[in-house]
Amino acid sequence: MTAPLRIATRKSALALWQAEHVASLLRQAHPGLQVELVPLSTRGDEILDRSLATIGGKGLFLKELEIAMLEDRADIAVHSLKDVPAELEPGFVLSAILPRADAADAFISNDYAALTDLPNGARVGTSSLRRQAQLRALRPDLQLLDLRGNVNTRLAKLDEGHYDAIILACAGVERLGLGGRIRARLASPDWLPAPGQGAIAVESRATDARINAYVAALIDEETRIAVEAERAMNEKLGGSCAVAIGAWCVVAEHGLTLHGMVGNAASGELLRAQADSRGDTPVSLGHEVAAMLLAQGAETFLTPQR
Ligand SMILES: NCc1[nH]cc(CCC(=O)O)c1CC(=O)O
Repeated sequence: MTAPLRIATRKSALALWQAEHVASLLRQAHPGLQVELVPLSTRGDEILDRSLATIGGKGLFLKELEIAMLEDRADIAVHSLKDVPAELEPGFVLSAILPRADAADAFISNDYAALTDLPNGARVGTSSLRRQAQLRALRPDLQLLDLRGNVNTRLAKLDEGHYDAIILACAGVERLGLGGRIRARLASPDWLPAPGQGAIAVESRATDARINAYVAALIDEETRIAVEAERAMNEKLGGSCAVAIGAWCVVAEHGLTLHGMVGNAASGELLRAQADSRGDTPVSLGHEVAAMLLAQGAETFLTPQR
């Protein structure tokens, strides 16, 4: 019998759901393969009193999982792709990107059906600079308040009355079976998600051919192409959670369309660009949209905003 395939995961409900999802897909694809979870705590989970933008440090949610793989306590790690920095630690690869769920953001409120229904000065919770910039652009009157923690924690804080509305990713809310709480979708091209939002990524050691062959069964080529374009744009712009960057790539039969946005969370200024691929690679498309944003003066928005 072969050794079980061990999946390193964070311990939040969403992370566990995603790791279980990957485990069940692996068992389906490889009957007889034993798959088990290795739940771990990461720095990003432990520091809850500061916004991610101020803690800084890319890969806040990855490091402990990567150490587990280096120490052979785990074979793969499962991540939300949008939490994966543009550049991985040496020796690691994204061995599979799964089919994408709804990449839109969700407007969630107990009292209001949509962003446009919020009264003047309403309190909206989000610590994401990308979400703050887009909220400010649409509704300069809103009071934007920090909100961190896992999805369930954020919903509980809304329910306690600290906010009139909060913004979350549709994908995470739906995976937890809480899709009924979504009052409206904030969707492209008007509102852009984070690069890679809605996609689950499997990370593994680059040299682990046996494991990577198992994981290859989970690859979704269309999602891989889309997120490669979004992540290439983000990387060219030096993106991190300390700047407001949105990206959304549509894959159609005739080619790709990449929408990009860079914003200022304090002023609500947004720069937008969009380009189609004409048979060129997703990476060059990402670089092209990044260059268009830089040509509009994106540089001034790309020094850390916190
Ligand atoms: N930064 C936390 C995070 N990372 C991934 C998701 C949602 C799931 C996804 O995008 O795949 C969330 C929660 C949120 O932004 O609401």
